[in-house]
Amino acid sequence: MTAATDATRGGTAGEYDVIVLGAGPTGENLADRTRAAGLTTVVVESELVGGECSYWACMPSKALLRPVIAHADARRAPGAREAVRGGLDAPAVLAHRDAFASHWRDDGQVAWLESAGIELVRGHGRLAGERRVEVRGADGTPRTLTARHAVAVCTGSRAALPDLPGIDRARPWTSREATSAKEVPGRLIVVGGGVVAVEMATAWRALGAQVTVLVRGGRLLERMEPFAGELVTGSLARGGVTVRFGAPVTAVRRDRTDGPVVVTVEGGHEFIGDEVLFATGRAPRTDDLGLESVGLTAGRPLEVDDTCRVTAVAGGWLYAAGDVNHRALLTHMGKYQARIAGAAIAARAKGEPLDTASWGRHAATADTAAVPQVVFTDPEVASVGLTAEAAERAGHRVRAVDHDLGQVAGAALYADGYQGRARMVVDEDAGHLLGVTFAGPGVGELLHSATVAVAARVPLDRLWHAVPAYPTISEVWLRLLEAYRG
Ligand SMILES: Cc1cc2nc3c(=O)[nH]c(=O)nc-3n(C[C@H](O)[C@H](O)[C@H](O)COP(=O)(O)OP(=O)(O)OC[C@H]3O[C@@H](n4cnc5c(N)ncnc54)[C@H](O)[C@@H]3O)c2cc1C
Ligand SMILES: NC(=O)c1ccc[n+]([C@@H]2O[C@H](COP(=O)([O-])OP(=O)(O)OC[C@H]3O[C@@H](n4cnc5c(N)ncnc54)[C@H](O)[C@@H]3O)[C@@H](O)[C@H]2O)c1
Repeated sequence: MTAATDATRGGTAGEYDVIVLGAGPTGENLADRTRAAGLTTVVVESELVGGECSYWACMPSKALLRPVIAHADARRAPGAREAVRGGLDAPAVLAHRDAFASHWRDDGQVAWLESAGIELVRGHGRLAGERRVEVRGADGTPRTLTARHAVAVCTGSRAALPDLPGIDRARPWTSREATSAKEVPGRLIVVGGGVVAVEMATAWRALGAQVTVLVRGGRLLERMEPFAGELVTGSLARGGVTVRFGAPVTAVRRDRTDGPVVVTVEGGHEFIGDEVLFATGRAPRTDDLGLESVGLTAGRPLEVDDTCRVTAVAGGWLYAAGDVNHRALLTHMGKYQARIAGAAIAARAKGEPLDTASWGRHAATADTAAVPQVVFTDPEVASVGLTAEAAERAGHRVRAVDHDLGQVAGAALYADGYQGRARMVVDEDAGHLLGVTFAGPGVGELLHSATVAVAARVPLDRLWHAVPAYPTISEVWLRLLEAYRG
């Protein structure tokens, strides 16, 4: 038996301390926190427990990419290179991906909810006035749940498609198809220059597709340090991917259901593919959530304070965490907000004082001040905090210090002909770091050192005493600090 379906098990029929809408990583973690604090908690989920991350985002995409990177790394290590014959075994990679997506079954996560004492109601949930949620199950039966203390909206986001002529009939891929496709397309066109675009171009090219990336702007990964996008562009091109900049898409069509897709860009040039992936950002899943019943507008992100409480709703009972509040669209940041919001809900329910100062127990702070992200391309890009440009725009007096990662002994050992770069952005007045970016093979695992330095605002004079082990890629820290001190 699972914990699912019976909405009457919270004591009084359908009444709980906390109702969580959406069982993605954010909803699961928020429910875990409120349940651990002794509050009866129910989670409502319309699809699979685990959310986008488990089945159509982080997990399947990284399962596709890990063999790509391992293969590339082996080919950069003399001795191992000679033992690597041919390209990837695409069916084996896809099978590995299927396993990491749990074959799109959520039994494991349902069992975890049950073990944590969290109830699950399957169905689509909508707000129905203050502290009330109506759930319509797959059989159409409606139920009403009420919350004594809080309703937390953790409904995530979906792919945002541009409003282009022909797009509905062209059957475009979104991130869902790009992470779950069962076959490698012959020709894949990718629209967008962000994280989904570069990761999926990397994966499907290595699996054998001919890939063309159409970028409307002038660079890839435009929110990161410019060298990150430049290194990824160079590597995609060397791997056989065509990247076109200044190519905004104006129309898309598929004349025959089983025929190719034709993508037109500004100026009239046409690109022909078997599939087209639109990797053009995310929209919050707030369009069918009953927001009107509490005076909010459907389709917009839910604005929250630092305890993740929705600011525009009176009474302080409505919270929103994760992608749906649009503060930081990353699983680890949704989970961080969930821990903060869960603690705030529990403290308020018990009448305990809250610590809502920046970096306090009940204030989400890192999701704006120290957001770490790894882009799992080849080379990897790992960044935390502000870029030099963003720091200057925010009014800081900054100095950017760069180092060629290929000059670090550990990097040269890691890969023959290692190419990469690192930058730290120093707040010249405060004497600590505002941001760090690494781009190069294997840098993803370096990132947490930078996250600690940025979030803890470690003074540079003290960072000097954090000695990196020889010969690791982490010695780039020493080189950056030497360059800064002169
Ligand atoms: C291709 C791709 C790769 C990514 N890779 C990474 C990565 O490597 N690392 C990383 O940190 N982030 C990554 N992300 C981002 C990450 O997936 C999201 O930040 C994360 O899933 C957000 O979690 P969430 O719980 O807020 O929302 P979601 O994971 O979207 O979960 C929301 C849940 O709510 C449910 N729901 C929605 N509406 C309702 C309703 N009305 N009633 C009931 N249930 C509802 C949904 O079915 C879903 O299960 C990636 C995203 C994409 C698209
Ligand atoms: N490894 C990771 O951490 C990871 C991986 C994938 C996704 N994610 C998260 O998922 C989110 C969504 O990723 P994404 O790549 O879809 O969004 P994004 O915001 O990173 O990139 C969107 C891209 O599409 C372009 N674009 C937008 N509208 C367009 C249009 N009409 N025509 C042409 N181009 C257009 C933008 O200029 C940009 O290059 C990201 O914010 C990211 O945080 C994280």
